[in-house]
Amino acid sequence: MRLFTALRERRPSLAAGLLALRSKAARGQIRMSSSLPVAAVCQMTATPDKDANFSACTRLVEQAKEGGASMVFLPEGFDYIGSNREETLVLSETLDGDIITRYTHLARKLDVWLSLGGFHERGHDWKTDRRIYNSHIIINGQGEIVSVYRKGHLFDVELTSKGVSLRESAFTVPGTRLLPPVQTPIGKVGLGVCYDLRFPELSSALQRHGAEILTYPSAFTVATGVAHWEVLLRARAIETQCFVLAAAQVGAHHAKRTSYGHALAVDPWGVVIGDCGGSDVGVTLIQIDLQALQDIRRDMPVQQHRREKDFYCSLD
Ligand SMILES: O=C(O)CNC(=O)[C@H](CS)NC(=O)CCC(=O)C(=O)O
Repeated sequence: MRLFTALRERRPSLAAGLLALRSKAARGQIRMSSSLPVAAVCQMTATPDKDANFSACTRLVEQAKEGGASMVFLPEGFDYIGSNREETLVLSETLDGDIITRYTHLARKLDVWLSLGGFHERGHDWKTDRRIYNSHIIINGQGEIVSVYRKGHLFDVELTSKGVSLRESAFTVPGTRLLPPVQTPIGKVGLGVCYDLRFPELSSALQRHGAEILTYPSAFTVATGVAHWEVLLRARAIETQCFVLAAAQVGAHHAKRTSYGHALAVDPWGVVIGDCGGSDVGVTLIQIDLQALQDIRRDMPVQQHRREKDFYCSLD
């Protein structure tokens, strides 16, 4: 397991905080603020083994907490990645099942907030339709579930020439609504999941409703990740002037599926301030500077320049 130490400074107030560097900061070699909240963006390789996945995630969360994180982000499929449709359905649970209960205890024990992206949640009509939701759950430091967003855009994609063929709608039902951003110790967090990243209408709506941090827990394919991942995340950050945090799956889950990795943190100027790389399990720790976000929004007020009502619709 690695603690990634990407520290890129656009300016001191936006410095990505890395715990390994705290001693250097203490010696005055780097400027770091001790008052800014720390977020941890994780990268893992889930398999169909739920117990093994929970152990791996527990280690990441513990490591993040030791590093000072007040909120930890786990990727889509943190519970498991099934090797076929049937296995994916059989392994699914409800929100009050064993897996989420274990995470509520972990959050309470460590007094840390959790973003659990891409939980395979048995739907309301499971008994009749055997379908699940792809749910992004926020748990607070007391171990309470405070929000459950259900992925709105399903990944039904056939890129035969690139070896990508996934039909999420074969086992998943889409969510029906966006949720208001959640006030957390690191700021107001807007919820998406993976493929939702490709739809700027979603990020724009969350921003308009107060989001300061956008989150896209993901399990991107290698082919689409190489081509699109970083560009999309940075674009969403620049357009909305939000931090964008994207925990990710990396490596081989089973014989037929591999994920791109590069769990990323982007600041509201579009600078990558944390990157877990393309091969290892680990966590990147970053500081969330909301004053810097406010400064960017004040100096370049793009949201006030939007012409939702009179311009974009003028072609309709
Ligand atoms: O299947 C599971 O168990 C968990 N769900 C996923 O991994 C989902 C649906 S198949 N993956 C994506 O959305 C990839 C998107 C992507 O790669 C892109 O937008 O390019």
